[in-house]
Amino acid sequence: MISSFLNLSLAAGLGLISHRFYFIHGEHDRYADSIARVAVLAFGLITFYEWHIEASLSKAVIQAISLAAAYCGALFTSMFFYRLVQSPLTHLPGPFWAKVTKLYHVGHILRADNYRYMNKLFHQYGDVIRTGPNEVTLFTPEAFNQIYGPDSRCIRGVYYDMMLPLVSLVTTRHKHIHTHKRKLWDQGFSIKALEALEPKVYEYADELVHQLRQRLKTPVEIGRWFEYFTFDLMGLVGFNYKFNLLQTQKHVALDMYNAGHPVLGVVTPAPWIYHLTAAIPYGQEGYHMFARWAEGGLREKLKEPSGQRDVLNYVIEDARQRGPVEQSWKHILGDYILFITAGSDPQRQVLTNALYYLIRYPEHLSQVRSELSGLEDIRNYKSLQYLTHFNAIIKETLRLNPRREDCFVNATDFIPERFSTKPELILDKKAWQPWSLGEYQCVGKNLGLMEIRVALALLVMQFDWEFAPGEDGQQMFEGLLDFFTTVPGPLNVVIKERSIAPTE
Ligand code: HEM
Repeated sequence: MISSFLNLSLAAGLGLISHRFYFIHGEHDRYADSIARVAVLAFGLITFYEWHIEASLSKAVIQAISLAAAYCGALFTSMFFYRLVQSPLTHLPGPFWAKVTKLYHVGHILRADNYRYMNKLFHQYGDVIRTGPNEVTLFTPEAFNQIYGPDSRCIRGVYYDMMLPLVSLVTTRHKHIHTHKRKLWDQGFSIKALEALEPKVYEYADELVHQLRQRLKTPVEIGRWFEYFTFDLMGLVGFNYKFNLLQTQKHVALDMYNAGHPVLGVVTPAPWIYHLTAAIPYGQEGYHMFARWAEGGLREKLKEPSGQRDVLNYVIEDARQRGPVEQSWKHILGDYILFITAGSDPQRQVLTNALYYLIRYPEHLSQVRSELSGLEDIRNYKSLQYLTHFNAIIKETLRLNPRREDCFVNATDFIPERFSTKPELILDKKAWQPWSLGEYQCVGKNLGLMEIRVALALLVMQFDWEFAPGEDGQQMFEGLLDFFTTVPGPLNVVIKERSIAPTE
């Protein structure tokens, strides 16, 4: 009988050894599915063996369970002992259970509201917190430079392995691959490329205005419309694809993206959960459906004549120079999917929040309008870049929610002047890093700003805005979803034709 005392001790010893010699070293998140398969196989083999000598299936299963319990008991005891007593991070403050397991973190963000949980931890424990057995979160403004500055030796964390086997600019953890990809992406966002895009951004913003004009005087969830606007532009700029969401308000890619994405927000702290689902049949079906759609779209794109100037084309041309595109498939598809995930949500978030502040503080709306009406031509993008208050509104929107009280005077108040006439209200400039910094900083910053400036300028000059009945903006903040990017909760507004002619 295998489950003799000796065999149980052997199983426990194996648990101890596997922790001390395997699990304690390196990263294992991305192998969670393989580990699960090995465990199931081992369990099956032991059961089968026991059945063979015991001739009773139920007894065999009980024996196998006893051995598994001995193995896991020793493994987890050793693991928790190490995490609580021996880890080099034991001196750092943080919630007790966070030191034991990342599942504690997952349990706190089931509503995809990691930003809220982290803010709470910051107020409770301070600047440097042990947020997991092997994880430290820094909240100091210096952290940006320490992590992303030129002297940093940091690489991206295990979370970024999420897309494997696909490789993309943002998820690669290898510096040399990132540097190479970044050069390709930078071409798609060069000054020349953006100048060429300017008419398109105005064209899409005009379509947004046109669509909203069809919906005057009835409540409109404006965040949705910003989503259509930014998603449409993302398709055009990224891979020359027309989603036509502004016209149709429906596209299967957007549905799949919205259905699958929030899950990522929940499993972010424990990426092994995500990898584990790969071992379960249909466990990642949502993502696979989305990836299949993307793959089909990419195959269509490859039929286009060469010489297109969208971002993905730079990646494709680079791949073609190396040989058949199939060889670089995981890179091209990875960047394609990345564009869909990174290229629209942030602008939607900023546009929705900025509009909320302009409705809530009409004095700022008036100031913005008077700046805009002083322009010779609102359709000249360069002139929008130099408007003081208009740009301060955007910067202040990017600063808020949530921010450190010791880096900004009246940190929770909306005071755009801190970015224009009252710089003394910024106590530590390093704390404002909406695009991150260094070689990993946002590649789409200038395009994102162009979309935000153009849409906001046209919308505030064309329409009058008010909150819809019952709306106070709180659900926009409280319903915010935090995953790879963030998505605001709904903001219902009523739009009216402006009483003063746009030219004023
Ligand atoms: C308001 C607009 C935007 C904001 C606030 C924003 C913010 C950021 C931030 C904070 C990062 C660093 C993320 C990290 O290190 O994990 C980032 C990276 C990135 N962003 Fe943006 N983003 C915006 C618009 C865009 C747009 C329009 C695109 C177009 C595709 C884009 C594409 C990317 C990509 C590809 C990266 C990865 C860059 C790299 O690793 O080299 N972003 N963004």
